[in-house]
Amino acid sequence: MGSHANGSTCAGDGPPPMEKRKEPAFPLKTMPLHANGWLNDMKLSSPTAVPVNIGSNSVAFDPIYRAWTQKYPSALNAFERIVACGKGKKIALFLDYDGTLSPIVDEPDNAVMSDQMREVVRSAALHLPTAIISGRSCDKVFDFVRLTELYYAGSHGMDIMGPVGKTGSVTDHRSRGTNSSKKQDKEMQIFQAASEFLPMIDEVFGLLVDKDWALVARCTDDVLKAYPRLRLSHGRKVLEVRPMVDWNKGKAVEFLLDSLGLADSDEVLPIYIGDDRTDEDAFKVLRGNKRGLGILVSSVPKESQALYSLLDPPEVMDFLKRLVKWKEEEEAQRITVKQLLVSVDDFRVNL
Ligand SMILES: O=P(O)(O)OC[C@H]1O[C@H](O[C@H]2O[C@H](CO)[C@@H](O)[C@H](O)[C@H]2O)[C@H](O)[C@@H](O)[C@@H]1O
Repeated sequence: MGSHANGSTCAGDGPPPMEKRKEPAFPLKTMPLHANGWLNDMKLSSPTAVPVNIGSNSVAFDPIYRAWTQKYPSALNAFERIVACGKGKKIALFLDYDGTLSPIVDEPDNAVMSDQMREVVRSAALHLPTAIISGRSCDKVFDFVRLTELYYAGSHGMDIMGPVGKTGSVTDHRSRGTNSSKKQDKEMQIFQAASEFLPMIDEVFGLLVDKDWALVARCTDDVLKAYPRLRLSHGRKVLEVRPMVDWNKGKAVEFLLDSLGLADSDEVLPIYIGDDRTDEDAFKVLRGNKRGLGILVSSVPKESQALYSLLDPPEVMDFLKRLVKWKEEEEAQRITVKQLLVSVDDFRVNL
């Protein structure tokens, strides 16, 4: 990737290292897998548990947050630097859903995306290959987003679907099942990395679903003892039972880049925007070999493999709007140059 006048490279290096700072608010270590560990971890991960509980606008002026943005510069402030990295390349866009495209709310079923955000994502998808990579199931995330122009990787990338007939497709290179489904009268192609686990996960869900939350937290471990091929993971107020397969959001990004013919880092700049610890796998993949850029959405300082930051979903929307505008201007320029070349050729023919 090319380098800049200030010496920093496009992907992988980021700004110069800062002095070692205090322990981050959300340490990236794994908590012990027993009920108290999860509960403590989930409390810590809750947005209401930030050390200074201030509104998102004032967070940007908080000295600790500002010091943190020296290490993870705002993607809005660094916009020109970011698009300079994508000059002459195709930008591929990967977006997390909860906390990135929709605000974090108490009730997961209420995490709707605003119409404005939907329109911006749609415009982005018209110009750039765009995928949503979520911890939710593909169906759930599709119900919120309702755009057939995109690729979706649900269940942390284990369930991938995309529009049939787009350039490139979610073809299964690993002899696992692909099939198709109808979404809003459009055929979508599907790839599921761990489909064999679906009946097992349904069974465990059935054993846990009728219990109350505290009881679920206490007995999930017990239930899972009988299922050594399943493991427990946890996010913000969420316990998830996952198959033990070597698959995560990072692998899903690699899979999509390969499947869509976007794996050549000389020609493609992947940008991933996400807020959660599960997004770190994707940031890491992009940071490796200086392949692309991760943007962490966070209103509290935390350590990350991302290179840039955005405060909250409204800032994500501003960033996407600017990206779309930049792309439209770039395409318009390309058309003008092409027209100019055509007229020069006409002129030559007429001579
Ligand atoms: O990968 P994501 O798209 O970020 O999904 C991660 C989890 O998101 C949801 O939970 C989170 O958002 C909820 C709504 O704002 C919030 O109530 C919850 O506390 C958060 O953890 C979703 O419910 C999970 O299944 C996803 O894994």
